Amino acid sequence: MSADRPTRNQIQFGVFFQGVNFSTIWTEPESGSQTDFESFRRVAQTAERGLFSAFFLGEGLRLREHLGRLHDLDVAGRPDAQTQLAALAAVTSKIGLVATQNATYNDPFDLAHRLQSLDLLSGGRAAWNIVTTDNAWTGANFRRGGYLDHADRYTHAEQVVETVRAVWDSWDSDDRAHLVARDFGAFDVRGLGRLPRSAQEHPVLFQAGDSDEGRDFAARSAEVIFSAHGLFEPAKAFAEDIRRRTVAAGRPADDLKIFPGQQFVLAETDAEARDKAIWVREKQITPATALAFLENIWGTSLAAYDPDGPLPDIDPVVEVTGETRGAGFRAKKTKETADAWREQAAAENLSIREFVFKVGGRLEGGIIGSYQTVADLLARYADEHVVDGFNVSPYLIPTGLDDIVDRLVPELQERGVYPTEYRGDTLREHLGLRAPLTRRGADADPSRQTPSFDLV
Ligand SMILES: Cc1cc2nc3c(=O)[nH]c(=O)nc-3n(C[C@H](O)[C@H](O)[C@H](O)COP(=O)(O)O)c2cc1C
Repeated sequence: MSADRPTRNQIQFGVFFQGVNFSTIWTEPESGSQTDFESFRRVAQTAERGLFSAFFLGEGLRLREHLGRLHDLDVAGRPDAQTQLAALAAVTSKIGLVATQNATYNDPFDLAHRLQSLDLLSGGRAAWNIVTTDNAWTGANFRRGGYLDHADRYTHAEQVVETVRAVWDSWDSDDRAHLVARDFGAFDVRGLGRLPRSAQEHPVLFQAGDSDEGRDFAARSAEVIFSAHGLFEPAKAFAEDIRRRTVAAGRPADDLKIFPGQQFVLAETDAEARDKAIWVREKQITPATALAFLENIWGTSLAAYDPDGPLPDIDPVVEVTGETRGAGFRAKKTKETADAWREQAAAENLSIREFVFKVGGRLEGGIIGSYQTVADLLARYADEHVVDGFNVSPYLIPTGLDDIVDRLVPELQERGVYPTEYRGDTLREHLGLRAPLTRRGADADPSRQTPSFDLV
């Protein structure tokens, strides 16, 4: 065994640069702007200093609305992910660049070309995080309204992904290009990809979507799954479920890497970290944010209610939540939800704010403790292979990764559970991925069966 071969299983970090939401505190004096390149540069370069495998950007195709107005309790608006990542490629040299892009509204040939361009220009560091947000309200931005039924979102995504892959694979290594022809009803395309392969063959495929269909889709088609289940026990249950689905899809259990989103609150001692976590929560869930969260369900102003008092006793004014009220509340029955929330808050004696603390975030809760405590905990995640890594979501931009990189990473390295150098130059190498799914045997690639052309 070579001297530098890890003897302990390792975890990795990616960074999830959150845009619009309340889990980033944008009001502190040290906070940057969510649209200024300097914020992105600072975070990406810090992450690269900490040997993070990837810099990850979410996407929102339409601004959220709240009680008929733009939602202005957090910052609004974020630049296009691929444009930002192309700029970051120029000021970094190793870190992977992951763009969330919607499979429902993007056209496969165009999307394939844009992602492949990023992959080539970055030296094989790009990835596509496939999401399927599909409501008519978002679709209105694309002149497509609600063209796709919610139930069909993953069937469509699978067709798009298959086509995108065929475009990426259409240029052979032996100077031939193979025709890509697909007729799926929603789209009917014929053509050739416009670029050769990158240093990692083609962009890595991530997936984020938590339904059964979403998990099965990831097990069939993705290489990394971004989840919301980061606490130990839920993460373990999630990993077991995902590995079972991956094997059922005919792949090795570890073929799909698992990266939950996670927030870390760290300090010298556990007690200091707990105090800091209270400060973070107070800043994240302001009284106005707590009320706005409930207003998404109640459908009316709750300004008359005390955020430190019990949940509202009135019933929601609408029956079902509308599409403008944030993806998390899609078509929720409001009376049922309000009743369940009131019951939970009463049983646990939670005020409005405390309740929103508990249920409000997309992620399950932070990991809080001293650098040593958290490093010991993460070593357990590594030893039991509960995750392959975490997509770290800093609560401060752009300084929120500093203590993770300067204090937590060395603790993890000392324990042998975190890389001490990048494994190679491409994202595929950093993540320890096998060859792309379509490249595991000539027969696996449908493009090989089609007419081909000499590339001169
Ligand atoms: C942790 C996580 C982060 C996500 N981030 C985004 C995002 O930034 N933009 C987006 O359009 N969808 C995002 N999604 C995915 C959508 O929620 C998903 O595509 C859609 O809800 C349908 O998937 P589902 O029903 O399988 O959950 C995310 C999902 C998860 C689990």
